[in-house]
Amino acid sequence: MAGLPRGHNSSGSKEASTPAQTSGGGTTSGQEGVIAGPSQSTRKPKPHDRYLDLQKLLLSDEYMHVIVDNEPDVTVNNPTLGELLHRQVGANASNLERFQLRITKKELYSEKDTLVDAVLRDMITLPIQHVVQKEGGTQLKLIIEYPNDVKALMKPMRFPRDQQTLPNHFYFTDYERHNAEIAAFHLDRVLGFRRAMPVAGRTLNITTEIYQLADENLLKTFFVSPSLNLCFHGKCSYYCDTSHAICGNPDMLEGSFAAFLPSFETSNRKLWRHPWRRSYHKRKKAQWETDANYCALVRDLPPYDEGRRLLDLMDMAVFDFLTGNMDRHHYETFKIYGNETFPLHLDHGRGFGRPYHDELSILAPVLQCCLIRKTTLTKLLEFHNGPKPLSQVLSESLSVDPISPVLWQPHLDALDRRVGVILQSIRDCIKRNPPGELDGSDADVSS
Ligand SMILES: Nc1ncnc2c1ncn2[C@@H]1O[C@H](COP(=O)(O)OP(=O)(O)OP(=O)(O)O)[C@@H](O)[C@H]1O
Ligand SMILES: [Mn+2]
Repeated sequence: MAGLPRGHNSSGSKEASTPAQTSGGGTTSGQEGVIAGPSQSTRKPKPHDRYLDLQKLLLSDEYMHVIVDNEPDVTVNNPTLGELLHRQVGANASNLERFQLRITKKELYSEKDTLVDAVLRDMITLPIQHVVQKEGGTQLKLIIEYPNDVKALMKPMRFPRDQQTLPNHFYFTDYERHNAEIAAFHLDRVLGFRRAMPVAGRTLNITTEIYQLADENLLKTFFVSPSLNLCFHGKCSYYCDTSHAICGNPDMLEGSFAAFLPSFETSNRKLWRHPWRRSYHKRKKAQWETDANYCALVRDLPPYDEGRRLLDLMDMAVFDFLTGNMDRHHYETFKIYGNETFPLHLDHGRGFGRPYHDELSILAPVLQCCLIRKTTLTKLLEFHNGPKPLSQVLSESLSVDPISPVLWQPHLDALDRRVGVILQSIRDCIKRNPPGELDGSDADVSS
């Protein structure tokens, strides 16, 4: 395809020989002609499509079955964790504890929040007291402990920003990228979801801020590499061995630091299997990949048969499609809030790996259900039509992070292109789902 920097040879990459972009024939939008994405196949700039048709539909209720007005009202029935658990904020409470107690049934923090910046600042500036490896999970993560019971979940940098997903890696063998965690938090916030915990970047001294503070088990995995850098690999089921060690460069190591979820008893989380989960098998397909009516099944199943949850999955699909994250196997909610609560946006380390490829299958929930929340569509149209494109809003948000630039430019460019792809998909599905036909089967039964 013309106009695309294929095989772009990155600078400063430790692994510059990566044959990125050489597989799969170099198509950009993955699926053959399913979506006539924004002009990538021609050099002539197309006039900007403002999606006036979609803008018009936002004002009518003709397509209420596709564009659903379901923005949770945060002013009613929206208790905080603090209220439900009868926990007061102590005078010496940390910013993180205050943040945790202010989490509500409908969002992690409010639109008018005043604590996120303080929580980010603490993770970046507080002295580290203790480092333990987080148990479970497939790849290495560290629990970073600061004074006053403040904790963060750290994912260490594995490779440079411009290294792309290896062409022969599956979504489930891809490494995690620390910068993807940071970018995903900012993206979740600028999209107005507020379902991702705050994540900041920080550069640590591997000797004084990890090795010297490490718990015994982690300590056992430290070694000095042939080029005399201090390294460790921890213990986990993927990439925790000598050949995949994490090393200082020469003594510094970047990581992402996610504010810890609350761990008060009774603020437990419920783990849900994602209905559009992939097979996690190199040869098998999941049911949704072969069953054209899969969404109809999901729609009948609690908790997707009523309330907000199905629309939350649509938001999640939009969010994951924008980042290119194919690894959404489960999601979590706070148990105490029951079903009418938001799903947490967690675990984004596998996003931002393929800037020249748009993985349409991530949008399957939206495409198969032909469904999107009105506020989400409005946001996407805003970014598409300006004044500021998503790439610009996100990069301004990211620019304050200590490890800025957080994203390689092609990933920012990809976001604007993907916003267009989503809008085009909605337009297409609207054409296929005129009013009055969706409930056809039910109507037949009752008449
Ligand atoms: N900010 C956080 N605070 C506390 N716990 C967290 C946080 N983020 C994630 N976790 C918990 O840690 C687990 C592992 O995190 P995450 O999914 O990001 O890592 P992973 O290596 O991708 O794990 P897995 O291989 O299980 O997908 C999550 O299932 C979640 O329950
Ligand atoms: Mn994961």
